[in-house]
Amino acid sequence: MLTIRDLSKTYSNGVRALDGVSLDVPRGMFGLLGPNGAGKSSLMRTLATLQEADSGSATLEGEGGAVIDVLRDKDAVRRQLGYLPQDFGVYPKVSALDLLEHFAVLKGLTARKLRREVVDGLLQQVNLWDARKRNLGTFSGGMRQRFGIAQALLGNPRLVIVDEPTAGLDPEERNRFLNLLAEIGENVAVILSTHIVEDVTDLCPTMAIMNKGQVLLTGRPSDAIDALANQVWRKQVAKATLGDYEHRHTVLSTRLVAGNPVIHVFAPERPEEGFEQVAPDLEDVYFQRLRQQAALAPHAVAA
Ligand SMILES: Nc1ncnc2c1ncn2[C@@H]1O[C@H](COP(=O)(O)OP(=O)(O)OP(=O)(O)O)[C@@H](O)[C@H]1O
Repeated sequence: MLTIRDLSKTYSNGVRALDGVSLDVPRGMFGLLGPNGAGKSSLMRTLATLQEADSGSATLEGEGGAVIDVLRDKDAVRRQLGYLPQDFGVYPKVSALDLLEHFAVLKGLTARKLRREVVDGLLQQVNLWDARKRNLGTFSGGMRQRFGIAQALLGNPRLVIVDEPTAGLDPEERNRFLNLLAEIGENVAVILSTHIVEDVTDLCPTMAIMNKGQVLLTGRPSDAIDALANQVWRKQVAKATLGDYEHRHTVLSTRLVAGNPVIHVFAPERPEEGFEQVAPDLEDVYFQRLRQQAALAPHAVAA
């Protein structure tokens, strides 16, 4: 649906935020996973036609198979795109209904009756119907994000981009929000940018891991996890020895259990006595790719 090739962007301060990014995004939920500063927002803003790339291409399959050049044909992209930015602000003294109506007018829904139907339908879809007359300033974080999705869905977009939408949501609100996204992903392509591994594990059939402007892996989470089979090992170690383990092995993650670190190590064979093999998960995949990138280009990632 969306094809991105060799996209690069260097900001005027010299930061190379996108470094030859190539991705194929099919219909459904696509997880874009990466730490802060990976370049996710730069990519999202470029696709949303809000900033320019230096080089590369991006094409979106439009209605009836027409191909849209995302970087050049911005009006056409905007007609097919729904975008929930990372810093989505709302007018606190306006009701959800009024603001969504306002956005609908901006999207070109000028016929009053149709607009009302669309707006009412979206408020129901995102489960804000009962709260539609409340001022947005009284909304919880999760309600605000669901409102953000409603405005992103105006105009029946074929591609929906949501940038770090679950940061700051409590577990219940996060679940509710992700379920809503999954429903939407049944019909359109949804790119979910996040630094939370579980967001991707829970609902994205395809994904990419990004860091330092580069795509480190793309494909199905289950394939990436299978590729690490028999290579992840766990051990509980004394706190004082943690540094030694990190020196000797590729430590993927460290978690405190009852006050002592439990480490996951990436190694083709049992690294030492006392390590037990564990079934890898997406978090192991994520850290293994980040460690691998750091090992290959230690200076480039020594931030
Ligand atoms: N307008 C800008 N001018 C200069 N540097 C920028 C600009 N926007 C982003 N950067 C830098 O580009 C790099 C990528 O940032 P970007 O916001 O795309 O990453 P991200 O993965 O979305 O992370 P975050 O979740 O922190 O936003 C970072 O080093 C950031 O500091």
